[in-house]
Amino acid sequence: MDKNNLSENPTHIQEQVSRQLSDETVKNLIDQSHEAKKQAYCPYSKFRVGAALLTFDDSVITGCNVENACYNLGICAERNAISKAVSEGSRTFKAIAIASDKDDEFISPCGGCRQFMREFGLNWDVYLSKPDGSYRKMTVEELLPVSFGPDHIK
Ligand SMILES: O=c1ccn([C@H]2C[C@H](O)[C@@H](CO)O2)c(=O)[nH]1
Ligand SMILES: [Zn+2]
Repeated sequence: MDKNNLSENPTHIQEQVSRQLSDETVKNLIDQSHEAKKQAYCPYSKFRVGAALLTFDDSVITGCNVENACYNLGICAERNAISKAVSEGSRTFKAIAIASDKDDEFISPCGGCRQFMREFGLNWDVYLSKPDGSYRKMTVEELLPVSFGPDHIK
């Protein structure tokens, strides 16, 4: 297999990627998403979000939300992390953990980020987390059912 899976264009090999993550791997990913949250640039919303993306080769790429005085230019933590990963050569993902400061509910990705995740496969895991490390796991497909994706424009 092409190590970086770059020849797969634009669909991916999620089926071949084991998603049986150990408790330790999940905890580490969630911890890293909370660590990434500390870098959030969110002077307007003051709503910090962090994301940690686990690639097929077990590297972790993080992102935070980055807002802008021109409000609509802000980017979410999840899309930031995915863009970083793709620009560094990774397109196949095992999981993404998402962190906010809300302790009364799990942070859930916006519709734009769900579509952005979906571009890189339906069958990978999203860990919605709280600051105490508790989480809810969902697949991209569960978050975005009946979706439009790269296969539809072949
Ligand atoms: O899943 C989410 C939800 C919101 N935000 C950001 C966008 C904006 O900067 C702030 C408030 O919506 O939180 C994320 O980064 N990810
Ligand atoms: Zn988003």
